Amino acid sequence: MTLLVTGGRVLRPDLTVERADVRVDDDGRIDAVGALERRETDQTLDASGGIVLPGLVNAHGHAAMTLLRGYADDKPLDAWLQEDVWPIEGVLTPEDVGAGARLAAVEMIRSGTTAFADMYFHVGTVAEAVADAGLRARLGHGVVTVGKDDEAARADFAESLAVAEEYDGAADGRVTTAVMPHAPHTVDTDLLAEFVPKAHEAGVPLHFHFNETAEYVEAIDEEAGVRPGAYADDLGMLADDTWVAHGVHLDDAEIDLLAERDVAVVHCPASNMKLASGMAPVQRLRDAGVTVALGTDGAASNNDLDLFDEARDAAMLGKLAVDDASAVPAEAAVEMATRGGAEALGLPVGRIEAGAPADLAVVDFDAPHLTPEHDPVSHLAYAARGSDVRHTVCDGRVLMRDREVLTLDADAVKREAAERARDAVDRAS
Ligand SMILES: N[C@@H](CCSC[C@H]1O[C@@H](n2cnc3c(=O)[nH]cnc32)[C@H](O)[C@@H]1O)C(=O)O
Ligand SMILES: [Zn+2]
Repeated sequence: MTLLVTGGRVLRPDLTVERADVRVDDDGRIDAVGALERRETDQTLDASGGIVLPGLVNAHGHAAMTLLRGYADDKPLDAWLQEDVWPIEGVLTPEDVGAGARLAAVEMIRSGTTAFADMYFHVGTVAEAVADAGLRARLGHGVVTVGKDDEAARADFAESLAVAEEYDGAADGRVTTAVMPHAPHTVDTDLLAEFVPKAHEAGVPLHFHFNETAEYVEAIDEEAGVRPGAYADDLGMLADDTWVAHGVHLDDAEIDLLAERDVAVVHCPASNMKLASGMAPVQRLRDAGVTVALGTDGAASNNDLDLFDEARDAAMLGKLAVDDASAVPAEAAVEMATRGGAEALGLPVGRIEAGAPADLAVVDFDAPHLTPEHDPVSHLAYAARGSDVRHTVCDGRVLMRDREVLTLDADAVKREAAERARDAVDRAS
C-alpha cells in the first residue's frame, strides 16, 4: 500500500527540520521526501503541526519483562536478579513471554519506537508478537550458564545459536537475530570459545551485557586476571557486528578497543540510575568514534519503554557524569535514539531519506510542554514524551493512527498481560 505523510515537518539525516511530505511506496520504502506533487496514494497520514522522525530504535531490552514492571524495585543488579527476577522468570511459560512482549509492543508503538533488540527466552513467542505488532526487531535467546551442569549449559548456548538461525528473516524479514550470551562472566569460557566462532560462521552477530557494574568487571578480573575488554576480545566477541549493552565501567583502553573493533554500545541511563550501576562515559565514547545507541533495558529496571525518556536521561546523565553541561547535547541524544540504534543493530533504518524503509514516528508538537518552539531538536531531546507521538509507521505500514494502535488490541493485550503477571507471581511464591 502506498502512503503519504502530509503537512508536517521532517527531521532530516543532518538533524535539520524542514517542511516536507514523505511518500512511501508499495514495497514499504520511502520513495520521496520534500514538497511533493499531489499524487494518489492508498493512505494518508496527517502530520500537520507535527514532526516526522525516523522511528526510534530501542537497542537493548527484555520486552517480556513488562510483566515484572514494579515487581521488585530499589535493589542493586545482582540481588535484584538473583532474589527476585530469576526466580519468577523460572516460572514464565512461552505464552506469558508472548503476552509480555505484546504489551511491550503496544507500549513501544505508542511511544514511537519501531525497532528493538531483545534478549530473552521462549523467543518464538516474542517473534510472533513482533510479527503481529508489525514492528522490526533483532531477537536472541539469552544464555546464562552459571549454576547449570555441563550438559544444560551447552544446551542453553546451542539453543541460542539454533534460535538465531531459525528466526532470522521471520515476520517478512522484519525479524533478524543475534546470539546473546548474557554477559562475559555469566557464561562459561569454554562455551564462549566454542560457540562464538560458530556464531561468526553462521553470520550471526553477538550481543551481551558488558561492564554494566563494577562487580561485572571484578568478576572477570578474578576469573581471568584481565579487563573484560581484553577477555572478550581474546574470545572473538568484539566483532564489527557485535553490539554491547551498558558499557558503564570502561577504562581508556577498552574505549579505544571498542572504537577499533567497531563495536557499538547501548547506553541504558534509566536502568543504570535505578540499579545504581554507575554513569557510562557517553561523551568519551562518542569522542572516540564509538557508535552509541539507547536502550530502555527491561521494564522492570526502568520502569517504562519510552525512548524519549531515555534520550532525556542520556543527555542529563551524560553531563552529570563529566561535570560538563555541554556534554551529550540534544543533537547527540536524538541521534543515539535514531541512527545510533539503527547502526548498532545493523538495520537500514534511522534516517528519513528515499530508499530507506519507511519506519516513522509523527510527534504532535501542539502541546503546552512543547510551546514555544525555539529549537525542535531541543524539544525532541528534552521536552517531548512518548505520549506526544500521534502516528507510528513501520516498514510502510501504519501501526498507530491518531494514537490508536491498529495492529494489536491494546485493551486485550493489557488485560492478558496483567492476568498472566498476577498468575506468575502466585506460582513463583
Ligand atoms: N537463558 C537464561 C535467560 C537469559 S535472558 C536475559 C536475562 O537478562 C536479565 N536482565 C534484565 N536486565 C538486566 C540487566 O540490566 N543486567 C543483566 N541482566 C539483566 C533478564 O532478567 C533475563 O533473565 C536463563 O536460563 O536464565
Ligand atoms: Zn539488560
